[in-house]
Amino acid sequence: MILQLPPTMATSLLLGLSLLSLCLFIVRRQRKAPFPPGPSGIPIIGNVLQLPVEKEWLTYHSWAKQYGDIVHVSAFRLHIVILSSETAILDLLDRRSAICSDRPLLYFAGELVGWKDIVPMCAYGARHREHRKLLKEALAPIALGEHHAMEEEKTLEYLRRMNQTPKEYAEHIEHLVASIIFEISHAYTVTDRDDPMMKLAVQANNEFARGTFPGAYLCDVFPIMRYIPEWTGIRFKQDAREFRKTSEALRDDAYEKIKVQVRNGTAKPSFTQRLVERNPKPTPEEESIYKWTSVAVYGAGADTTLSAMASFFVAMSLYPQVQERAHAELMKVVGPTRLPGFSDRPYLPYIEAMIQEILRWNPVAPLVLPHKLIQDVIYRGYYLPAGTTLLANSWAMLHDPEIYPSPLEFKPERFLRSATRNPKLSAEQGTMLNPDPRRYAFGYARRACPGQYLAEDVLYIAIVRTLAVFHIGPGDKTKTVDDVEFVGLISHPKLLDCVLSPRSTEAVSLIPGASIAAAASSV
Ligand code: HEM
Repeated sequence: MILQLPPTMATSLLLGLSLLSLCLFIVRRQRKAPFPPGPSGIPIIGNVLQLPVEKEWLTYHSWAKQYGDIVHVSAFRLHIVILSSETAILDLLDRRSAICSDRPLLYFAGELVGWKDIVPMCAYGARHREHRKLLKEALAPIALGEHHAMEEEKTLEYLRRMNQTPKEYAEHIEHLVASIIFEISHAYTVTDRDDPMMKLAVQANNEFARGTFPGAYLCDVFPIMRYIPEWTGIRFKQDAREFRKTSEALRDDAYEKIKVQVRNGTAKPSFTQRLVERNPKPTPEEESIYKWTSVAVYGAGADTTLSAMASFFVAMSLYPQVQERAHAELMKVVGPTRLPGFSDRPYLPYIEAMIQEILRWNPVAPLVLPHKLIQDVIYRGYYLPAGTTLLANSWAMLHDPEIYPSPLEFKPERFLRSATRNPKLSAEQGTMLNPDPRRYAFGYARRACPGQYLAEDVLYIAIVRTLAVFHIGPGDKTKTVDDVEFVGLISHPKLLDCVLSPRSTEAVSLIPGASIAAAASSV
């Protein structure tokens, strides 16, 4: 059937199409260079149908093999460039960090729910610099030293819980991480799993994960949907209203309590208390910065550290020889009559190497977080327009067999130092067998993780004390590394079924107040 149009409509249509072609022609002419190579997409929607929604880093890695270390894809008008080599990442994210450090704004999670003000999502500029200045001061190694005694104390509580109910080890790790972080951020003591602050924070984290899951909210992809009014019953607006209540409660509740405590002179020392005390009459903008910075410590620190701890348990259950070597180092350096602490850390190179291997083997953020370009760039002859989302595939580098031989294997010894210098590495890294993975695992330049040292402290103390007292075995001996599933933007290994058993009644007797009877029944 041939469509018959009235002559006036046909003329308008023709005119419209000619104008569109002219615009496209002008835009193409203005573009001084081609986009980087990448899979070809469909007109208007681009590569939307090819974009992966899980284990994105694997698809991006295979694209890099096909098209090279800078790959271009698009989703409607959004340009995405995936960087898969150290040269490309450093050239853009590091050397051009002044124009590559913005974040893309997600309409649902950022604008509607309000997460756009939390540090990891906030736009690059004066406000972001202020957030980072405050965090840097509080999370520098020298400031973190003050928390070591508290962290050792919290791990005793964790060991007691572990001894009592070892099957609930996943909850115990979550509780440990939350209780250390809330102590630092708000001097708040987390009680049990029904603790209101912890419940609120876990709920916020879950909602954040749901709200930022690629493609979960189509209003991020189809801007037209933003104009649909809520009374139509459209789901995303209702979800946004609910999630916003959580994000605002997390931002305000604890902060307001500390303000009252500071006024009454009853506030205990904490990151938030210092912010309030230092500037008793902040402007609304300053107060908003303080609130979101204190929320960021939990918001950005808990889920990430938890993911690394989960990888530790998975690795120990899959690689018993690594666990025994780490335990043997502990027994040699610390001995069986006391628990290891922070003062032992310089003398435990194998444990230190194991922490690095955890961060390499299952990077917590395989694609770090998306950076956004704020200015047009011509790079290697390719055109990257302002607004392009830049994704650094850290996973690809941490699993490059040229840099880390047998990359899927969990091998802490790759980070021990050798007697001779490795000619492929810099003078600083020269005697390491493989380069330090932390330079890829914690992100880049002006957006690099400010919580790295805190994360490493928590991982260290939790790991040495777990290993000193417990043996971690596989729940199901048939499971292999291929059975580990990684889910989410913050890549959580789905915990394999581990079995925790005390190494001996002597080991359990090192935990003050622990029930030896509980231990004896499971030894
Ligand atoms: C093993 C644990 C952790 C890992 C692997 C990790 C990794 C990362 C990565 C990859 C980024 C993005 C960097 C980029 O976009 O280039 C990031 C950002 C961030 N991390 Fe961490 N992180 C961890 C723990 C923590 C902790 C404990 C804190 C506590 C404060 C924290 C606070 C932040 C903040 C505030 C940002 C946003 C920085 C910004 O956008 O300027 N992280 N982290």
